[in-house]
Amino acid sequence: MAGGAPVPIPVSDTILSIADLEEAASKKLGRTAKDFYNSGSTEQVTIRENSTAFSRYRLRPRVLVDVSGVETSTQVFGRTISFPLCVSPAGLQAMAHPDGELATSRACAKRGVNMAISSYSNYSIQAVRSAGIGAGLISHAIQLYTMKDRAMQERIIRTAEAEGCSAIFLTADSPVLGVRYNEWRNDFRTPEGLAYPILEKTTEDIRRQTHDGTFVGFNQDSHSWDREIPWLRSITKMEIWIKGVLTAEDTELAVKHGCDGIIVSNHGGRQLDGVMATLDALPECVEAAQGKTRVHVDGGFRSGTDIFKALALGAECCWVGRPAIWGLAYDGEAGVSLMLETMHNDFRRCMQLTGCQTIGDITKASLARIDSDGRLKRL
Ligand SMILES: Cc1cc2nc3c(=O)[nH]c(=O)nc-3n(C[C@H](O)[C@H](O)[C@H](O)COP(=O)(O)O)c2cc1C
Ligand SMILES: CCCCCCCCCCC(=O)C(=O)O
Repeated sequence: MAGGAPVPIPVSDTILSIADLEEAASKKLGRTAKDFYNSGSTEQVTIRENSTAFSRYRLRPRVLVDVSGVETSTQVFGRTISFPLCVSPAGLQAMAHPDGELATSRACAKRGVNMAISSYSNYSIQAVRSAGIGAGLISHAIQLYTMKDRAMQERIIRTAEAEGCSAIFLTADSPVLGVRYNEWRNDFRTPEGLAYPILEKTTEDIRRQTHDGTFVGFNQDSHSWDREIPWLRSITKMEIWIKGVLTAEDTELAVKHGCDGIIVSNHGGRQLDGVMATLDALPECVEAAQGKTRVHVDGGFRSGTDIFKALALGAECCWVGRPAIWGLAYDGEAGVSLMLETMHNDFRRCMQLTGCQTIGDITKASLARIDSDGRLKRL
């Protein structure tokens, strides 16, 4: 663990994998909440692809390597994290467990990884930061949409700065909401009693509208690189990361605008259905970045081997959305800790069994791709 005293590792006889956790959590959630969290948009093509893309790669292990001192730590936002996995911004976590984002923040801090706070958090930036800082070591990013209300956007940024957040994750893939049939079929409304302090809304404000209606009210559909990035740069010294990049062209624009990093993301398949899996988009983004901006990735990461594959393709760090929600729904903070521990153990074991002593040892040579002719090709 990076700094701080070791934290007791939660163990479970029944939850051995993230698939086990998903199943157990889904049984605990009501149908509407389960559909809201677990679904993608329209035909569910991209959410499915996010997971299946991993199976097009195979590992190329090296043997007879001394892996007794395997070191999983890496750097994100200028600090050491215990392994290259952090928790993506996901709204409405108190629907999964009353402690919501507070529990996620504590679990991340205890595992020594970072967390991004959604604008739709049910707890304030101050509360989420304090919960994490009180539990261990953690850096937070604040997730922002491109919003119509610039004054509110600036208030969020000022609060995030004052609370010591390290970065802005500007979600660039959401000028409008993706089409999520489950929300229409279930007439999804957020449960009573939940607050949206970052967006300065009460539960009643939000409950009056559909999710789509809320997005249309808040989000800026006339956004652009030139409108958003120079303005953000002019008002804050926090790092600026663009979340939702899937192409070389947009990576080059992120570099041109001096962004600190990109998150290769398709919003967990919840925005435009039919876009490519993030693992498939990753190589062109890494190539276009040319080391001039940092490249992280999320979407479908469910095992340590998945993390390993993305690192071999050039990602610096991976992020997860739903697995944290499933942890929360299963057992609050302990459930998120269980998720992180499972991923860490799996990643560490994968490094050892591929003969990697440090993160730097994970390279293209660690991977082969199954091509359309069914043959394995070295990268
Ligand atoms: C329930 C839920 C809420 C989300 N809320 C946000 C959000 O508020 N802002 C955002 O940029 N992304 C949001 N996302 C997308 C995640 O940040 C992330 O990109 C995605 O969940 C990664 O895929 P995974 O769930 O397969 O790990 C949300 C995802 C889920 C599942
Ligand atoms: C009925 C109003 C719903 C408002 C709260 C929804 C939380 C939004 C979380 C963001 C999200 O779903 C996403 O980005 O994906």
